[in-house]
Amino acid sequence: MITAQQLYKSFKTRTGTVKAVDGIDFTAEDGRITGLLGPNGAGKTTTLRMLYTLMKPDRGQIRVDGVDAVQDPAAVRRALGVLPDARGIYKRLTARENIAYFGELHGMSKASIAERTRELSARLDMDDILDRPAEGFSQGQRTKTAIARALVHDPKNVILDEPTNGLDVMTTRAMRDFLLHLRSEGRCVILSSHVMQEVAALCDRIVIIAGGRVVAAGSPGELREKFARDSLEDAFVRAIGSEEGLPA
Ligand SMILES: Nc1ncnc2c1ncn2[C@@H]1O[C@H](COP(=O)(O)OP(=O)(O)OP(=O)(O)O)[C@@H](O)[C@H]1O
Repeated sequence: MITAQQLYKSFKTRTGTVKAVDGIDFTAEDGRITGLLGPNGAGKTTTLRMLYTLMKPDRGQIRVDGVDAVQDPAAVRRALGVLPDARGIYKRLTARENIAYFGELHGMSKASIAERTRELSARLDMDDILDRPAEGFSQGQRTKTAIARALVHDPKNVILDEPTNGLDVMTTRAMRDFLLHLRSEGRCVILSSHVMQEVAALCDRIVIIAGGRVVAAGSPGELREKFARDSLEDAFVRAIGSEEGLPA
């Protein structure tokens, strides 16, 4: 389980201070997919970066399975699988080597790395690319490799920044099935997206973020009710006050 309490993060830029995250609270439960939904620049990536200990919040608290992310970032990282916004796979290594490298960093034995790679490759349908160097991989192939690598140590909590960004329809569907599978294993899954349909199709709980704040949160059904409209699309537009994030 992941909880964020009163998170704040600002950046100083040449033209002034940007309040990227301005008091965000939410809880992501185990066995649930929680979606952070918001337009470009809403503060999703900054929030996720704080959750996975890449950045320290200016204020506020993050707990992963009860462990404070600022006080014990190493323990938190062990409990997390992360698909960062920059996928960052090593091009000179094959997909299998990319996965194994992370497994070794987590102190796994060769045998358990091999076994876990076999499982994840079957789930992600990537047997055909496992032994190819990542140089030249398509976006979908890079994403699959990065996800397999993130999950090699079997983390209880999974954080994915825009997991279906740039994927075609078939690969997006396969990715959704994969995320539902992670949920069925009882993991806590958090993903970000700026596409309303994406989170509506997948998430048990949606946290709508705009301007660094949570403007609404609930299940897709609760959000529809809250905004007393028929579609989640309308609820989203009302919550963020614009039509960003909807297909043209
Ligand atoms: N390192 C940084 N330095 C300065 N400003 C930053 C930095 N990181 C983020 N920001 C600013 O903080 C705000 C929130 O950015 P963030 O990347 O968290 O948004 P996002 O919701 O993930 O957007 P997108 O959907 O476009 O990825 C933006 O105004 C962004 O320009």
